[in-house]
Amino acid sequence: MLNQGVADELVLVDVNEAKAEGDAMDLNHGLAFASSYTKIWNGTYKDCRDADLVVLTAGANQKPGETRLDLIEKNARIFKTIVGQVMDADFKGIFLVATNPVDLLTHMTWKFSQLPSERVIGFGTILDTARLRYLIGEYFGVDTRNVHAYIMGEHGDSELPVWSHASIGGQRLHDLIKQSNGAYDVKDLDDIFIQVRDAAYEIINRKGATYYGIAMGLVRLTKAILHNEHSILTVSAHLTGEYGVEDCYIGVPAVVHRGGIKQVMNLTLTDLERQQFQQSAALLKNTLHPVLTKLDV
Ligand SMILES: NC(=O)C1=CN([C@@H]2O[C@H](COP(=O)(O)OP(=O)(O)OC[C@H]3O[C@@H](n4cnc5c(N)ncnc54)[C@H](O)[C@@H]3O)[C@@H](O)[C@H]2O)C=CC1
Ligand SMILES: CC(=O)C(=O)O
Repeated sequence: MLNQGVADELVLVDVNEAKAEGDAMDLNHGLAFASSYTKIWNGTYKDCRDADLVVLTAGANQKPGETRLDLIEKNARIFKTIVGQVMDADFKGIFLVATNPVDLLTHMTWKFSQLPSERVIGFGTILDTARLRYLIGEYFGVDTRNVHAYIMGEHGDSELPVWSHASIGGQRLHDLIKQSNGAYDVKDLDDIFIQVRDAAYEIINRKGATYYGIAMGLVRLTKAILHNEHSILTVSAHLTGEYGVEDCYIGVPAVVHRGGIKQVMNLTLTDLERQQFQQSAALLKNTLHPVLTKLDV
């Protein structure tokens, strides 16, 4: 955020106040090398009163072998306290949720805050989509930024690749493979997807947590919101019938602007993709409802 000069002010709030203070000091020491000035301090929930955006990254992360869904109860309790305190500060902005399981915690943030759903946004499958674009770029030997492809569904094990809409430089991936005289094989796409789906596990096994992709992705989404970009990103949005799914926060391509989520893109999926998407939504809903009941939401 600091490097890219995205915001005028950045407040860090953490239950571990010393950590937030240390982070603020450390970041301020980078200001001399930044492209523009950002006012940075460690604060309290009261500082959320006139914030445009509150980014929620607090809570437990996965330990090796844990799934994202395993974190739900622990992080739901943390979110109930945090969102309550932010709303008590008379917050009128947009929530952006990154903590896992991100789709479920976005849904809870929406419930706890009672804000309109377009102003509660989850990080969704933005990172998975970036991982997919990177791996496709490597496979075909092109710049990842020229690859268009989406991961949709849960940010987790039930997500799916939308191969039917994947393209490079305007050419559909399936056509590119067909015309390649065997240079590329459609079967390799399965391996690419598995690498995407399991990427977080692989990184967590090696270094304990993922840092850089998520950070750059969160800055990208923050910019799209604060700068009113109308960018299409695979956020976790609240569906009310799109893709045959009702009342579920889940990763879908959507137009993001200063007001939050402007519009969910309604892609024509293949029968298999639609079925996989609906199964992913069903898994999320079945996991969410017992926790909502337990927390009396
Ligand atoms: N959506 C995505 O694509 C990604 C999500 N994540 C998720 O982000 C979350 C954070 O991960 P890390 O930054 O690696 O963890 P971390 O452990 O480094 O940071 C979490 C912070 O939350 C704070 N915290 C804990 N309880 C709190 C409370 N009640 N109030 C305020 N602060 C509290 C901790 O003191 C700590 O500073 C995890 O759930 C992780 O799975 C991480 C990477 C990607
Ligand atoms: C931790 C996590 O959710 C990720 O890196 O995808």
